[in-house]
Amino acid sequence: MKFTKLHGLGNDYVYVNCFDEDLSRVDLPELARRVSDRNFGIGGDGLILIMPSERADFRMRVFNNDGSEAKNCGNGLRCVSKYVFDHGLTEQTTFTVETLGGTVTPVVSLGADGKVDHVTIDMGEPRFERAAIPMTGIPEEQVREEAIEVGGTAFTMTAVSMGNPHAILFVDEVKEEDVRHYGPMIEYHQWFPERTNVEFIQVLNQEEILFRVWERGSGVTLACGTGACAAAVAAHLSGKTDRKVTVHLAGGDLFIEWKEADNRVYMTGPATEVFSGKYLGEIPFK
Ligand SMILES: N[C@H](CCC[C@H](N)C(=O)O)C(=O)O
Repeated sequence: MKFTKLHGLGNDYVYVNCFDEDLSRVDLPELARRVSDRNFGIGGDGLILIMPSERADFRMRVFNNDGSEAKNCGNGLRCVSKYVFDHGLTEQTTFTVETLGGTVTPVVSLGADGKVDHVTIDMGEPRFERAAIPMTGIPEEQVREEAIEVGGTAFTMTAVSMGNPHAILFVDEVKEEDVRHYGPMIEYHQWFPERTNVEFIQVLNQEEILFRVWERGSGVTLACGTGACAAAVAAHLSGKTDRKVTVHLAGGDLFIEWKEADNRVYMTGPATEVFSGKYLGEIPFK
């Protein structure tokens, strides 16, 4: 099976171009687990499929490294956008990509080499109701700066959906050990029936956020695009930041704007192609 490795600020996935590879009979969650393994497989935070779509120019399917399928992936969308342009699947610098969380409209920007250097994506409108996250409790209720206690420690949390769930925790100081210790406790917290991504954010000033993430289904990653969007929205709602912020992730910076005019969140950042190859491991079939 042919694949390409791309990453968005170090959030790296194994990409398969399903215009070339027929994976219709493949056990995709098991394939994701196998190719994501950094010792016995190719290595990555998961598997992303680039597919034809009946309602958009392309379709993206995202599988975390535990095999669970996600509804959206911001870093993945930037890398899909780079792949389809650089590999000639489109000559347009803007197009549409269908995801389980909705259809988005990337705009690619080219470098001196004529290849995609960075991408701006309209990631759509954030959702806050418990039913949309999803969270247990009163369906139309929102969760803003509420206490959540895990492991004997209480955090202040705002819940945001960007098509996928995010528990945004406001902390005075972001600590890697806290991400690893409390991240899985919140990912599997009883309030989140479909689990959740967990973001630890330290507001530096009106225009900058320090950000670390424990991703649902992948654990600690160097970056999370949907998480950065959710964090920017939660921070603005708290009155701590402007609508335009730079989010400092472990793998680099994303520029997020939550526009007042259309209530939509715009994410701008890089996408990098690392290598391509042929996976020789056994393909698991359904
Ligand atoms: N772990 C996420 C999917 C990947 C999102 C992240 N890598 C991004 O860039 O948005 C979830 O299960 O919702």
